[in-house]
Amino acid sequence: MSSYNYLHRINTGFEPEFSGKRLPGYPRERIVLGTWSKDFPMSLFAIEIDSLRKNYPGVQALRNIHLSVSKGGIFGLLGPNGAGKTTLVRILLGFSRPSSGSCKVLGAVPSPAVRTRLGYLPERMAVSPYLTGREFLEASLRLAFLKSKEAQSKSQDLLKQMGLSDAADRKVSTYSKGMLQRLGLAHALGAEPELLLLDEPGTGLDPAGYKEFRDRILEENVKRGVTVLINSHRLPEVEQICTEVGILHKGQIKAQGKLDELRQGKDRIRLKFEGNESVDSYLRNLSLECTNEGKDWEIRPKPDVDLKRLPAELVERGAELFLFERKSESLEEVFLRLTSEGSETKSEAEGQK
Ligand SMILES: Nc1ncnc2c1ncn2[C@@H]1O[C@H](COP(=O)(O)OP(=O)(O)OP(=O)(O)O)[C@@H](O)[C@H]1O
Repeated sequence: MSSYNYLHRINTGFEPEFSGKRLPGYPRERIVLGTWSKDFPMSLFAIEIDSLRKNYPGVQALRNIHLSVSKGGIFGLLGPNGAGKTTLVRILLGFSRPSSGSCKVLGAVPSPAVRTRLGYLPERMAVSPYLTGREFLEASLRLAFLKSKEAQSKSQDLLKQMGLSDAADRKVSTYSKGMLQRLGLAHALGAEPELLLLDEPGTGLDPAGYKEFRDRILEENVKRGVTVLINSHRLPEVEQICTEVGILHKGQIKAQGKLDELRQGKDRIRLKFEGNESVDSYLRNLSLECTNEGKDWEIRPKPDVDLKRLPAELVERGAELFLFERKSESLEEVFLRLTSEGSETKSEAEGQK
């Protein structure tokens, strides 16, 4: 296997045949992931951000951000209101410039040319209410340089995939929030993007609608290898779909990594034992947090504690141990821990303006 193929596989999980790489005999195949082309330099990351800052008058919206999103991944950018998520997405789209630092999207500095390779679903779709869903989609596909016939058949397909065929010829002003969101996704997927940026995609969708939406995103990710960045403060949404998350708080990335790694960052241990005072004080001394009710204990051990040796050490000190269980934090616990300390409300943040 060539090193390109090998890299491709470990980054995306796809064989190159599925990658959309322009292969001889398949001239119409889109370039979906990295290629050796000199136009789009090969990078392992869809998004690379280094020392990025964004200041508005009186507000430091982003403070020294370092962030990388692997190609072919589904990345959740989490943060409370006012954390800087929208500011970051606007910079990725090239709508706003960083005050300092660097940002690369699909290997290049954000620009209108790069934007043609992205799909963007804003939190609130701005569609002229006088257009029908079909007219809106066809117009947006024409803007993405599709010929009229192609735009017609493509929008027909997308409307069908999004369950909007019956409403295709109704004015957008009559659409429900969920329908607008599905129309927005059709629009974002229209130009077969390499990177999808989704801003609060669950807004307005009921649980069944969100499940359909999520399945559609997963399909794009698995079948076409599209990298997805979901910008959200709804943790369950992110937990169900994302492979990696970054937690943004007050313009700073507080943590970034695979969900399992983040959850294991602060392990808790549940124990049940019959002990004595020496065991109790030993356990308290090695814990950052410790609660107990009779024989049941829950502790957060100090980082240097050797958890593999701990059960034996307790038994050596005279404990009769019935239960020793590692308990990972939920994403919600991780999020609250990282964003609660010194947090401020959006109105306070806005007060800085
Ligand atoms: N154009 C602007 N001018 C001045 N300040 C701004 C501007 N846009 C955003 N801000 C400020 O920058 C900070 C980050 O805002 P941003 O909208 O990026 O946060 P967010 O995480 O997307 O919030 P939400 O989840 O509420 O949409 C806030 O304090 C906000 O008031």
